[in-house]
Amino acid sequence: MTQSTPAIRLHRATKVFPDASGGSFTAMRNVTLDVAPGEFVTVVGPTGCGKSTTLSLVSGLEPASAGAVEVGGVPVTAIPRNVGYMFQQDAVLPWRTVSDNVGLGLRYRGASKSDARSRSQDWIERVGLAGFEKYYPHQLSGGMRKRVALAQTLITEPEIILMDEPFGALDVQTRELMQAELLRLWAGTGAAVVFVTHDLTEAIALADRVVVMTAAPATVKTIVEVDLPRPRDVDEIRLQPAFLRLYRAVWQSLREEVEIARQKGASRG
Ligand SMILES: Nc1ncnc2c1ncn2[C@@H]1O[C@H](COP(=O)(O)OP(=O)(O)OP(=O)(O)O)[C@@H](O)[C@H]1O
Repeated sequence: MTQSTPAIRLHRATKVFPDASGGSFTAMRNVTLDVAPGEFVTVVGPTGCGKSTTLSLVSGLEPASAGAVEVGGVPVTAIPRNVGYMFQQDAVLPWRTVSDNVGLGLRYRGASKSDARSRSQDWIERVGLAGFEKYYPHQLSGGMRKRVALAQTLITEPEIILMDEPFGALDVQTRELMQAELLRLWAGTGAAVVFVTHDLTEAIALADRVVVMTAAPATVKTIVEVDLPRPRDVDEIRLQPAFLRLYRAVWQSLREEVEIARQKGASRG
């Protein structure tokens, strides 16, 4: 992958699903978006507009119905190995300890038990869970489980990280802590991130660019450049006038789509 090759490239990507009545439903239409290596992109849009579907195409979980989807310049035909994931419901296994959970991805990739253990120890320390290595997930708070999931994702050093509302189920304070943790841990990894969220403050605080999607079928409506300096203090940054200007720009664009989605929903119901 050369420096000019996007980490992710969607070109007029379209996804049509069969619907329950034997017809079809277009979830995404002509989505065109390049994400550069090391870039943090957040995606916002009305509920059900097709944001998760966009991630499914990049992750190879669903094939595109039309258009192109590439990761590192290579068309996506299967699940790419250099992609890490984090979802609202984390993939932490309840019957494995913190240490085993964090090392899981390395073991799947063929690392020896001792190699996985020593590298997972390093990540456990980086995410602030030293001392909890032998705990099981049910013995941890929601925020601690998210730290496990973060370590689990980052330990395999993915070039691309796809995140679908990863902090959506957390309380506001824990969510803010995890946003700060994510930025701290992501800095310097060189990974490209696509992060789907409903929380505009989160979208702006984390991103280099915020992509606003239209009501279904999803297409890119606006891209707002977030020219706030890094490293960022997510607590502080949201109080700055520049942040409020960005918030207004994103919300103005999104509000129209939320209204359209609501009207479509009302006419269907
Ligand atoms: N496998 C599938 N088969 C049929 N329809 C699907 C499938 N996956 C998603 N859809 C439909 O595609 C549309 C977009 O779904 P998607 O989950 O991508 O939206 P979203 O923007 O991520 O939603 P939310 O904001 O609520 O998380 C929805 O109407 C959904 O019902």
